[in-house]
Amino acid sequence: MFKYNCLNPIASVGLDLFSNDYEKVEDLGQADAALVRSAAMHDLELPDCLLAVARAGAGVNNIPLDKCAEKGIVVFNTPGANANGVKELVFAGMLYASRDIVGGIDWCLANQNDENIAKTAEKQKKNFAGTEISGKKLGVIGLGAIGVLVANAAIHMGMDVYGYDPYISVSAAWNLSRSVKHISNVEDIYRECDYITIHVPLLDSTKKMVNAEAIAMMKPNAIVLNFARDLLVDEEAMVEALAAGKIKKYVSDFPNPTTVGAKGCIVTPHLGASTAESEDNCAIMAVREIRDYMENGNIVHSVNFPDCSMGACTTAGRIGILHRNVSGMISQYSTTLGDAGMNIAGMTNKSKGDYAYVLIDVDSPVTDEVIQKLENIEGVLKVRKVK
Ligand SMILES: NC(=O)C1=CN([C@@H]2O[C@H](COP(=O)(O)OP(=O)(O)OC[C@H]3O[C@@H](n4cnc5c(N)ncnc54)[C@H](O)[C@@H]3O)[C@@H](O)[C@H]2O)C=CC1
Ligand SMILES: O=C(O)CCC(=O)C(=O)O
Repeated sequence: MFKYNCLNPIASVGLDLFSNDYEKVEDLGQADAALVRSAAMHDLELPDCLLAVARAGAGVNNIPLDKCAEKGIVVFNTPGANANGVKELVFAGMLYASRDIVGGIDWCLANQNDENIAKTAEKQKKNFAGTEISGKKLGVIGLGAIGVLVANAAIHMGMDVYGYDPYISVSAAWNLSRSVKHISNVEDIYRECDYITIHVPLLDSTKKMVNAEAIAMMKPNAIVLNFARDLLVDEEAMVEALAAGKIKKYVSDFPNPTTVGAKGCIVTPHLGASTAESEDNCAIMAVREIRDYMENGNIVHSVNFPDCSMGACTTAGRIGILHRNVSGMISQYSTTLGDAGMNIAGMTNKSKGDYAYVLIDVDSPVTDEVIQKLENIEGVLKVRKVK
């Protein structure tokens, strides 16, 4: 029986995919696996029994990835599962920033008792008028799951789209419209574009990447959209630029005391992935990832360990070993198994940065003694008897 804990509400269509071999527990301290959305995990005590964390979403800045890796906890996310939900809200953001739609709605509500509202509206509407997005230049920073969808949809909306991503994946490049102009220097986006939208992960290297210098390069009346993370932008500098009339609007999905209520800021309460479809997609993918890891030892879509998959185990036993990515590990495993008289029927070893994972199928049952010997090897973080 496996135990899982939900640190945030997770869509039932996903949780329903857990078989009778899984039990939901309220205490993380008892869980083999945890499912999370945006709950901050950095200060949580991670129990020794925890084997996996699945982020039902894309961003993993709320999870201590290295701390998890050191404890042999595999962290997954659900790439692309909420991308369409975010893409659609980005377009809402562009439209809200282009005309004073919110001001117009507020005006109607404030004048709801005016019997002549239809006539008065015709006089007042010029106050809420704006511009169209068709024909404008859009810069997309980060061409992953969301950036590609935004860029492609913007082409269909008649925009002139510039894309920047020095680390673009092959599959994202395949999916990107050929009409998107490839930009190799992000400053060209800052200088040229009327709308700039950010879709990169929050990492040490991307923190405040849109800084005061970048903002100073932008066109007068540029509109900046941030549906990625607030810390990607120097928001103090942004608020100053808005107050000075240098930037027209800053649309952010991350409310905080700096931006909420500041002139020119349009802020939504982290709604990008809050659609039934995105929540369902993320939950389904997260549960499938956890089940594949718990039941087969396979790692698919991990952010702190390499992906490594051998399907279902068809031999007498399977061992999964999470270890440091250092030389000489595999030979020690084969010696340990050989000394125990165990034949290796199949093996896959993958590495990612400082960490690596090996799956070993064996022709005889896995004993606790062998597991203990493998655990004692220097550099091993966790050993699992999968079968
Ligand atoms: N508002 C919301 O509710 C949501 C926000 N997000 C945020 O959006 C981010 C992006 O999500 P996805 O597109 O699904 O992730 P993704 O991993 O598919 O794409 C991220 C892209 O950013 C690129 N990148 C990394 N560093 C870069 C840099 N310095 N300059 C340019 N490009 C860079 C990567 O190469 C990758 O192609 C997430 O990390 C998360 O923070 C994601 C989903 C929902
Ligand atoms: O689960 C959520 O609502 C947050 C989505 C998000 O920010 C992400 O997937 O990175």
